[in-house]
Amino acid sequence: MLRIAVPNKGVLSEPAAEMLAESGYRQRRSTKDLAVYDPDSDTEFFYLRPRDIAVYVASGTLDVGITGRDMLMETAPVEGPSAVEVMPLGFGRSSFRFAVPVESGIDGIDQLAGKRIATAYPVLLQRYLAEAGIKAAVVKLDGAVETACRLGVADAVCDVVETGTTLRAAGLRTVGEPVLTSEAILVRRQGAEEIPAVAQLRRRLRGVLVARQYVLLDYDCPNELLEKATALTPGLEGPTVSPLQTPGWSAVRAMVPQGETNRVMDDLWELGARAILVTKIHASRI
Ligand SMILES: Nc1ncnc2c1ncn2[C@@H]1O[C@H](COP(=O)(O)OP(=O)(O)OP(=O)(O)O)[C@@H](O)[C@H]1O
Ligand SMILES: O=P(O)(O)OC[C@H]1O[C@H](OP(=O)(O)OP(=O)(O)O)[C@H](O)[C@@H]1O
Ligand SMILES: [Mg+2]
Repeated sequence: MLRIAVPNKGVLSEPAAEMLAESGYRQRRSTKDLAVYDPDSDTEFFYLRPRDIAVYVASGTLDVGITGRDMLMETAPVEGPSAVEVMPLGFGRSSFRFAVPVESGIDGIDQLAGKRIATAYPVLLQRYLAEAGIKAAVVKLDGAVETACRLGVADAVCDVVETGTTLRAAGLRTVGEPVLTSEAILVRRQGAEEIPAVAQLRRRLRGVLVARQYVLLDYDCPNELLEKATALTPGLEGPTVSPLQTPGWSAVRAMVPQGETNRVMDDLWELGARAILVTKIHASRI
């Protein structure tokens, strides 16, 4: 039986469960459920705090888990087996960075020396400061870190930023480059042997990622333009080209990155392709 850790709360919780459901796994009915068993795949899901997930996976009690890259790095044990990133999952994107009050005179990370920096990620922050050779006091908080400056317990914060809305609302501005960029990831115990159930999970998750990231493009194309047209739509392994009943024309089908759809359609039209159709991919195994 495969045992998987899934975030039970926070911003990763819903999209993680959604991705697993799209991958064909049964998910919990109520947010109060602590675990659920999916008999079809013989898989048990445990709903745990994202901060704890890498700890369970590193210990070997659970086979794989979904957590944030920043959480994995924060909770990596100093000694003994650890969990490692297996694949990025394309959601929960954020960066981990320094911020100071808008009116503060601090303009660079080196000016944080001697200051108090509040964070919910003390391990990540300490490591970064040590590597950068900056001596500063780390104030460890549990959450809502952005409020620490206004309430006078810190001069700066180091926290998760997505849209920047929370920072702005707290009267803060970012300083320096991000300490790291994060997103939801699949984690496994370092050195764990590849078992068929994990390989299948990875194929299913990759299938969802591809279905989300690509669309299927169909178009008709005069044969003399095929070379140029297929260069615009190379697909993954190569486009499918089949003859149309109309002499001198072919039908082409290829996967195209979602974000490039309109540019590619415009370029194909300019070139002389016609009947350009886009179809959403519901599922895939690549
Ligand atoms: N606004 C956000 N956008 C994207 N990812 C985020 C955001 N906030 C947090 N995350 C990511 O979610 C993961 C866990 O954060 P989350 O806020 O869910 O847990 P927490 O802060 O430990 O707990 P809680 O907020 O429930 O007290 C981290 O990997 C973090 O990078
Ligand atoms: O840049 P934004 O889009 O505003 O998102 C970033 C905020 O989201 C998270 O907060 P969360 O809601 O998890 O609360 P917490 O600080 O208590 O963890 C994170 O800790 C930031 O505060
Ligand atoms: Mg949070």
